[in-house]
Amino acid sequence: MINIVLFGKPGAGKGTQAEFLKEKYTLTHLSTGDIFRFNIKNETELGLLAKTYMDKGDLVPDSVTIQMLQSEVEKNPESKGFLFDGFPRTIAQAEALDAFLESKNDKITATVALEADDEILVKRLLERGKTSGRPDDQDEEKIRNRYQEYNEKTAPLMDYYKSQGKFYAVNGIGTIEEITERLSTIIDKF
Ligand SMILES: Nc1ncnc2c1ncn2[C@@H]1O[C@H](COP(=O)(O)OP(=O)(O)O)[C@@H](O)[C@H]1O
Repeated sequence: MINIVLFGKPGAGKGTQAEFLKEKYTLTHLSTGDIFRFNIKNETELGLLAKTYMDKGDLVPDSVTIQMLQSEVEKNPESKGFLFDGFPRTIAQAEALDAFLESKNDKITATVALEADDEILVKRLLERGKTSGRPDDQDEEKIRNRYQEYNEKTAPLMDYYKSQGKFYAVNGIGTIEEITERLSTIIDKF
């Protein structure tokens, strides 16, 4: 079983790469952003709650996110491994994930980060906002707020995984295929 955390700033290309990696390595792709958006679309209680945070570019509270993620893992007992995309985003989430996987005699194999410059990413998100319909992609203020959330709450995870010897990074600028190749070079080691 391999469990990969795909790590990177908003707009770094996690979702795009996840689509290729899940096929290549037969992993169950769990994107917390996608799961929240699915719940918003279906107007579930979880969706209505998450929306109030997401629309501002704030993180959804840990308690809500952790519980949701665990129930998604539980829904896939036959999985050969997970590709976590957009989770964990805080130290509390990372600790909860480690404890949860350990309770299943499992663990994170590696964390792979897509690296890219903020200014390039803000431009990408504004472009995406023109077609994605995502309210959090359409307003530069909200996008900047997501970067602030990332810098304050998510960036510290790099040290968390480095101290476990599980952190790898690749250049996130290039063609989709080039970047898939860079990520594969790391994942193939396991
Ligand atoms: N692990 C998480 N913890 C808290 N909030 C989250 C998490 N994952 C997603 N969200 C919420 O969903 C929004 C969109 O997430 P995502 O689709 O991964 O987008 P991006 O990485 O492009 O910002 C985030 O800005 C946040 O509000």
